[in-house]
Amino acid sequence: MSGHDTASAPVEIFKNASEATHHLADWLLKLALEKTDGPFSLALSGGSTPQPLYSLMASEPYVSRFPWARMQFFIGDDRFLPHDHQDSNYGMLQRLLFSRAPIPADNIHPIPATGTAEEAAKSYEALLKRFYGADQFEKDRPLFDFNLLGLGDDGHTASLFPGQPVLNEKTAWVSSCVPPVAPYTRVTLTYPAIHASRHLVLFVEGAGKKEAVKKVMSKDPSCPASAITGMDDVRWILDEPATPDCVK
Ligand SMILES: O=C(O)[C@H](O)[C@@H](O)[C@H](O)[C@H](O)COP(=O)(O)O
Repeated sequence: MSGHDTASAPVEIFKNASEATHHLADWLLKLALEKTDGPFSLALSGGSTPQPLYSLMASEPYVSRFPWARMQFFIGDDRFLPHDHQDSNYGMLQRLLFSRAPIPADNIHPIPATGTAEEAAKSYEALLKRFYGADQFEKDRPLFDFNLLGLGDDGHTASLFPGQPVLNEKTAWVSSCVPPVAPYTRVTLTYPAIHASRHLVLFVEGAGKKEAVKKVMSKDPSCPASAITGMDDVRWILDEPATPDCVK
């Protein structure tokens, strides 16, 4: 995997959220259809930005065109909550996509919500290693074909929040963490797992994120998303309000 990072990543700018969402759905469909030598693995983000995308994927014409049986769905991070909790990312994905598209149940991999957050992280890491078929990442063999990430206005991504110990995790693939402001303990992919992505998209919308996008593009170390690097393909998909003036 080569050295593209969030600062040098290409930026695709769209007039509004709807255009960005449709572009992303079309591109994701193309990637999924092109992958025929094995499963197409995705790590999906929580938050509000991608929700229209998930709904769109479960609607025509996409729902009839995605190769669902060849797709494996993972969650990039979640709040450590019951899956039917209103703030569960898996619960949101279940409502918007997994319950509305013909995806085999065995192809959907929620982060466990039982036991402790630490146990859930270890269990998810073991699942990812079983899927990958090895305990260590191999050069040029990604874990995820597609990794969809959002960006918080503090520069967090997944559940990698500023100043948290998980930012220093160099070997574990999954970790529990307690965000500084959010009320819930979380379980998240770590940088090593995020970097094991063939295509990584930072999907960001709205004027409220413009400053954070600008900071990450300038590799501001206070923003965890600034440290994403090392992949074949990292790109920004932004609507105009989230796009810094220096990029337009
Ligand atoms: O669990 C989560 O909430 C996400 O993993 C988180 O990283 C999200 O992507 C950003 O906070 C942006 O959220 P919005 O899309 O709601 O702005």
